[in-house]
Amino acid sequence: MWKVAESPLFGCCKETQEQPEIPILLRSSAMEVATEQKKTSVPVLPWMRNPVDNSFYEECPLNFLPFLDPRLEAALCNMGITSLFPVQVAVWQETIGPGSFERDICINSPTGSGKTLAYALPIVQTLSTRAIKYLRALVVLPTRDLAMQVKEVFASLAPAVGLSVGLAVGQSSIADEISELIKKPTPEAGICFDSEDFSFGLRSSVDILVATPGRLMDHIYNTKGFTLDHLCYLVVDETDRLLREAYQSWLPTVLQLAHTHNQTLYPDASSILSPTFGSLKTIRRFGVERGFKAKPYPRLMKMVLSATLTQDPSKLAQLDLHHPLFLTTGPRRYQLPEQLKSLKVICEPKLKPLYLLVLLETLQGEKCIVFTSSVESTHRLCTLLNFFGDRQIKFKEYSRLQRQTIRSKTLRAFRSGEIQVLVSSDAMTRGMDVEGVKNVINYDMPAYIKTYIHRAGRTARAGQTGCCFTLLLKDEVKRFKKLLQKADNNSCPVYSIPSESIESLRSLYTTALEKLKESIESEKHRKRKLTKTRTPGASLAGMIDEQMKKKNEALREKIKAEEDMLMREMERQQMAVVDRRMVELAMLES
Ligand SMILES: Nc1ncnc2c1ncn2[C@@H]1O[C@H](COP(=O)(O)OP(=O)(O)OP(=O)(O)O)[C@@H](O)[C@H]1O
Repeated sequence: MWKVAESPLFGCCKETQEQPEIPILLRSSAMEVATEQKKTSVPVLPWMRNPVDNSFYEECPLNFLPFLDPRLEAALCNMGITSLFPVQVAVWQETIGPGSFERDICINSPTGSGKTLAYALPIVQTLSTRAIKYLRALVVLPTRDLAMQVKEVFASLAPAVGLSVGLAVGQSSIADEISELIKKPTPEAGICFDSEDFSFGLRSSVDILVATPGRLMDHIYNTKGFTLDHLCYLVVDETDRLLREAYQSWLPTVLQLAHTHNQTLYPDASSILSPTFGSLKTIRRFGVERGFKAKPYPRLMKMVLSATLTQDPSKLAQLDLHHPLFLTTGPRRYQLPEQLKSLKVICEPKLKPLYLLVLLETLQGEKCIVFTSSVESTHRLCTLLNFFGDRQIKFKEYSRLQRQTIRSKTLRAFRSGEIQVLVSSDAMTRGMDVEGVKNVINYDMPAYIKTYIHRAGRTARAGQTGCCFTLLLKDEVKRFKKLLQKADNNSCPVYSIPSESIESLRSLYTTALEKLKESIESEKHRKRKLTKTRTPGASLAGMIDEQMKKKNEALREKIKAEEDMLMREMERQQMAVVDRRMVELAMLES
């Protein structure tokens, strides 16, 4: 049941007490229980000790959701969404509801719980009232496929309220991407353009940008007119993965660029900036945030998310979070989807591929992802499976070894059901959302619980049921049990594979192994030949790379010098204000 309630979790926060009365959607259960349960875990940072538990929220039908723009309600209905999931309601409350985007939000919520819409919907709703088009929201994701998937979610919502969404992932050429992201000025009578300043009049064509860090940095450093000056929202999805890999220091760069240019605060200072990042300068409102003295308001609002959010203070510090609010689901640090069933298959050594094959046949062509421990074993396993002749199940490899175009094609075929089994390495599948994946198979046991969670999370999404099978050798069983206990999962029954089925495949297996050996040999041979013929080209690519690096380095230095200048100017102006006040005070006193 929905009811209007006051959240005890905010009882102690001054700024919330000052909020106007807005209905808060809470489940009728006592919220204190959540806080009590949380005390059993020992989060590292103080703000992680009292999280808001999403599981105390209930799904909310769209027509009960306060302040939802009717145009977005219609767009959601077109997407087949009629109610919001608990994590989405919780985030809505903290952004559009009484929370009013006042705190940065950290979300640790299980795979498939709907985190994408949890941030996409409030951002689109808030930006729907914007008057001028600027790049105001940036969503960063670790892989291209994931970024493309998230862009689709934004693209289903944003046009309904007149917003545009861009993608910067390196899927198309940089020139094509630039023409999508930056609008050139249309010459108007009486307006002269300075031919020296190429960025004059260039404007963002998009309000929201979904990007991977690498391509984002390319645009920051090289694209005229690309600016983060107006950025209001930064989403770091799959945070733990993105923080683990520094990707050319993308995070400090983004934070710095989004913070430094603030025209309204210090209008004169901006005039000293040359148009390195284009001609657009920040126009942010200024005020003093309630309860947080001397903080510009609104600041750059951040949302960070993962199903396995890091608790490492040094990593979280990189995000420079402002008064963060921690949203979790349930009392445990690691949580598997409720409808997920974990099963183990005990295999005889050297016969694992046969166990896999029989298991896949038992699953009768249901959509399935098979995970291996590396890109090489993904390739070998997939090649081997295809040497077992026509088995009526179509397997395809999906790994970083392949070109993006091939990967995207495979993913499309998997989504459409043209292929039933994707053999994949870990790196590629975090966050991937493919409808109808009924099973996940760990061909190689994952080494970490986080890996298990992300792999298993490709099934049992959005409240659906799903199974995660793990193929184990006898000496791995104990280790696996310990691993699952980290997610409080003590129930992982054995799934038996009849030994007759294994025996019936033995002769085919011998032939398939021989073919695999031959195929790997010929691949090695081909690669050696290619390396020889490509050497001149490769060195040319190396030279271009080197030149790009130098160019980026020079630009970075230029930016740094400009920022230093800006800081000095800001300090000078602050001192001037203080001096003026002192004089005024002195005059008053006299
Ligand atoms: N309110 C909703 N009603 C119905 N389906 C929804 C709703 N919200 C999201 N979904 C669907 O749930 C699925 C999972 O959503 P999403 O990909 O956002 O999960 P996630 O929490 O980001 O998972 P992961 O941690 O694996 O990235 C998607 O197919 C999405 O379309």
